[in-house]
Amino acid sequence: MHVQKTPGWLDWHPAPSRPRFVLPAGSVDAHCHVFGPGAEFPFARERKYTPCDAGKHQLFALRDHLGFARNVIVQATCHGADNRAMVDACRASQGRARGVATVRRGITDAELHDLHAAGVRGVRFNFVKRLVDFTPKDELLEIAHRIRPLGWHVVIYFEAVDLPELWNFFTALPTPIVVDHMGRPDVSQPPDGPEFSLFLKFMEEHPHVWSKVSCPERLSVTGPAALNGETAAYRDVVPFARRVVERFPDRVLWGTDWPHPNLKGHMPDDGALVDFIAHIAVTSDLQSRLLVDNPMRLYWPEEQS
Ligand SMILES: O=C(O)c1cc(C(=O)O)oc(=O)c1
Repeated sequence: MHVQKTPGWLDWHPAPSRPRFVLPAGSVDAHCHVFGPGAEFPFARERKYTPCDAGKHQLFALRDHLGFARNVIVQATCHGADNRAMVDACRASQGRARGVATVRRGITDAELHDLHAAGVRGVRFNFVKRLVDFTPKDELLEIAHRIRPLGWHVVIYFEAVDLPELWNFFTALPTPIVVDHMGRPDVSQPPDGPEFSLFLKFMEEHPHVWSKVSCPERLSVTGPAALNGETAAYRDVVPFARRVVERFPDRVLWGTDWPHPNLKGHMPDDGALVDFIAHIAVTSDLQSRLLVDNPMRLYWPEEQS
């Protein structure tokens, strides 16, 4: 069956450049997705968008092309709580990918253990209204308590304006928390203004909160886009991400967000996007922590000496 992509959908960049920024050995792309392919892994009925296909072979080719050693594959909302595409990719990666799943309350202990065996190390709770329907907080809290004994964490995706309302729920979670894309700040506001200061306070007061300093291509208002050889893209996002990296060097992660769901204006060249990292982690020490030490500690702790 042929499924029609969401009108205006932008497909992933067909020929990304090689980054000029040389990634440290062992770097982890700690936020990326797979979409289908739809003929093998159909998209969820309750999805809010229908993407292009973006399967594991393409993801692994991009990993090698950019110079990453490993991936963390985060369940995309277009697959709902059907984790098969993500799990298949983790299993096919020969230990080079770990996963973050979406699960519902009815999941059995045996199913959780199967996910763990495949490489899943976290669950994602999504509060972005254009992406998902509401899941009651008591259900999410129950899931968090179920996954805690496995040593997993909770990945949360929300918009900055919703942080005050969600604060008490987040801080009551019994596991480490990883925030997607810095909690989506409005970067037209100052980085030391009230909105982003609240996010920094959230991290400051809660040592179990981590953040991905990813998705400048989504957050940027003024660009310039990571295209056409641009090596200093998305300059308006830099002060935000740099602040988080420098204040919390041991609790930050970075990921490409490939295949970049729901972008409207442009599709970045992933090579030029990697060049963004050098502007937010400005020393080799910060770069190693962001790209190697931190993701390894969270997703491959058994390899830590
Ligand atoms: O902002 C988005 O549209 C988006 C969507 C998804 C998803 O559909 O899972 O994941 C992301 O990391 C970002």
